[in-house]
Amino acid sequence: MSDSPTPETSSEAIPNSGSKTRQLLGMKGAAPGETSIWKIRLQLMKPITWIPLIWGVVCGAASSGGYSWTLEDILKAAACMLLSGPLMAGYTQTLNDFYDRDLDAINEPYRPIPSGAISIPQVVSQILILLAAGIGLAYILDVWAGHEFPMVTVLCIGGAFVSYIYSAPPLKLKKNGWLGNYALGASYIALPWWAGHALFGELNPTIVVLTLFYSLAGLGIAIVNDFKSVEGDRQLGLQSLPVMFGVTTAAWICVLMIDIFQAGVALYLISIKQNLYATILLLLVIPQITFQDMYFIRNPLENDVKYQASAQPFLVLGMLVVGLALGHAV
Ligand SMILES: C/C(=C\COP(=O)(O)OP(=O)(O)O)CCC[C@H](C)CCC[C@H](C)CCCC(C)C
Repeated sequence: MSDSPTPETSSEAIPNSGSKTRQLLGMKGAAPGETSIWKIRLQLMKPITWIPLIWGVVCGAASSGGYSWTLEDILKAAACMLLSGPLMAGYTQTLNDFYDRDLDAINEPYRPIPSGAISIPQVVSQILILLAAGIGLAYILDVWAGHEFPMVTVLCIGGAFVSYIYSAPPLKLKKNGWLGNYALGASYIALPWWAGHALFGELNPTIVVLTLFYSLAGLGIAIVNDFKSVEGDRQLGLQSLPVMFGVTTAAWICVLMIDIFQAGVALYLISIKQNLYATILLLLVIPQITFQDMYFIRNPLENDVKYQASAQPFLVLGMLVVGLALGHAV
């Protein structure tokens, strides 16, 4: 650990239990000073970010129409959740912190790598172990599901590749607000959805196109993440949307994407005669608009986390509604 505390760290010299929890989950505002290497490793894997990926698997299982509540299917689904959450999201988050260590030294110096809490070789070995475990488990799932074509393994390797080009030079997709956030939105919504669907059914072009369309709402969600680091991003030349368009315009782009593309998915559900599910999805957009108005649009810099915490449950519930509608339509 660094000898001279940063202003951020000195103001939190005595971590309370809330900031300790935030630290373990890999959230903004975490307490500094963790010494257990396993807790630091977990912090790098940002468990809070596993939730949407695990949820994507649930939605894919639902949309396949082939999931049943047998012990075998429950175990298969749980293994796929382990793959997409702890292993692959853990891999992508550790990799991201590895390549972002200079940026984080400006924006969030208390993070494990810039604070010196973990060494670079320890980080690299964590990345490689998580990746190898992820690919291994994906292959086991393919064998278990009796796949002739190893779809889950291909999705896992594809996801690992997107993670790499998202974070690492020379492409570093996250430097571009549109490309980076779409990669993020698609990887968080479409990829685990495809994995869950492929495990219990046949992945088809309709699911692929619809989830890629849905991922444009995910792009909006991903933009929310960019408001916490506007200054550092500007200094390092990262073209996030708040840097490109200014905070207010970027906030509007963000909420419009979230709302319009969910509404677009609802229209698709109507077109396949899943009217009840479409109505529920539209009803779930209303509280999101309310929280956008109450928190996010008024002060995106202050209220980004508060907005995500209040509105995201409705968005993710909407995803399950869509999965169930598609499974019902099979
Ligand atoms: C690292 C990611 C986001 C963090 O971005 P950023 O650096 O802007 O934010 P922080 O400042 O908070 O660090 C996520 C990147 C996601 C990536 C593009 C792809 C993820 C792939 C999946 C994990 C693969 C899942 C495959 C599975 C379902 C078979």
